Amino acid sequence: MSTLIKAAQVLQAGQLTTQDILIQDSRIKAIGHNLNQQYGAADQVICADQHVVIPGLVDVHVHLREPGLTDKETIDTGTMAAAHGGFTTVGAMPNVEPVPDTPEKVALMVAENTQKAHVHVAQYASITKNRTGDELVDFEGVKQAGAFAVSNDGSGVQTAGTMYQAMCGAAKAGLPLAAHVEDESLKRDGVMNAGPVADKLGLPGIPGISESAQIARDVLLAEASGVHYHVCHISTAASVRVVRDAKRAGINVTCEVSPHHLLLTDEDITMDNPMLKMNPPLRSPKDRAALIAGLLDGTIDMIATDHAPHTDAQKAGSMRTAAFGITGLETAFATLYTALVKPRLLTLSQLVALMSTRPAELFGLTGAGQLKPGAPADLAILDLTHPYEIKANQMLSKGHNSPFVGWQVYGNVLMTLVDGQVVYGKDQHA
Ligand SMILES: NC(=O)N[C@@H](CC(=O)O)C(=O)O
Ligand SMILES: [Zn+2]
Ligand SMILES: [Zn+2]
Repeated sequence: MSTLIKAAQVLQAGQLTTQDILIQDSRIKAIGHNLNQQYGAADQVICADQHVVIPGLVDVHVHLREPGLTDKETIDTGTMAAAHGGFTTVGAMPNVEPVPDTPEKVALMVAENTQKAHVHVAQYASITKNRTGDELVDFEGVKQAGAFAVSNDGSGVQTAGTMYQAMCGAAKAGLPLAAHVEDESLKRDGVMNAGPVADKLGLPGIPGISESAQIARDVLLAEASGVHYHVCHISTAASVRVVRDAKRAGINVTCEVSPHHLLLTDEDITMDNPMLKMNPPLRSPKDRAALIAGLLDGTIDMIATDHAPHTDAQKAGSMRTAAFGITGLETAFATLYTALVKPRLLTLSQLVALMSTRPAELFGLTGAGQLKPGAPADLAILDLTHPYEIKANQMLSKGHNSPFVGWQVYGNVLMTLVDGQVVYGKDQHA
């Protein structure tokens, strides 16, 4: 089966040029002009109509909620949401029930992902048994079973001894360790960023040091253990500074930032609003500025959505009781393109590197994040010229808990291909 994508603006080496893309079975065969002269007529032709083609996006931080929490999301709906957002590879976090904390449970999830997903799914195993204890998983075993990394996302690893032993085990197995950093002795029972806005609203605050102090501990443990230590959803200026210093010292640390921490601050919380409740919380404008500076100077390696769907009931009522988390897969590219690329804070090429090439490289997701002959035909076709409104009823995720509903944005995903197959097409789904 061959597919020819005609008249695409292809993003390669930082440049957009009009070319055709020939796909043979699951891979890109050639990129150039008049490809049918050289290769003959394709079985299927897609006219890109001068729209932009990028390598499929890669998100290393997604909650698919299956098994066990399928009222919030399933592998089916979560990976359709991914395809709708232009993502072709996602990393599935282990805060599901049961937690993938044994080779057997990981193998089962990998098999389910392969069977049910519409995009590639890289599976996390947990770091410790049941994700919160101190007993370590069998790192070699979960790697053999197909885990690409380990994480206790949802909770921090509380004791240094457990974290150090985990890092040594993960390093030996060659698994990156992705840390949700949160010191429970410092976080108290907050529901939003600690500071003047929380005080004004009378809501309990989560201090920034509950994140940054644990990162400071962890980078030293990472240095001693030699693990690839990855910080999930970095959110404060102090955290960025600690990671920057650690990188300068030659420590093998990477980090991700979520779109909402780049786009919103606690000052956007003008009333008790559960749609703006997530962990880590929206921080101050100073923190947001430091995150953008960190992106620009390379301290922050990638953008990851932390797509965290919940039911409407779980996100209703007060921030005091609602669940932490917002969805992100279907809004990430367009909101970031509109807020960062249009005003020229970042180039399109930089945004695509942060959302595709870099995460694929740093997590060893072979084949992902590339748009070149020989690579898997994982790509997205984008309309960058016509604005549209983000609407809850157009989301393919089960979760509608997005603060970006109602935003006017550019960067609509028209079509997403995985392994050469169209998995999302605007005309079929919208
Ligand atoms: N980010 C969140 O607010 N929630 C996540 C957990 C997490 O990423 O820590 C979730 O699983 O709902
Ligand atoms: Zn987390
Ligand atoms: Zn998460």
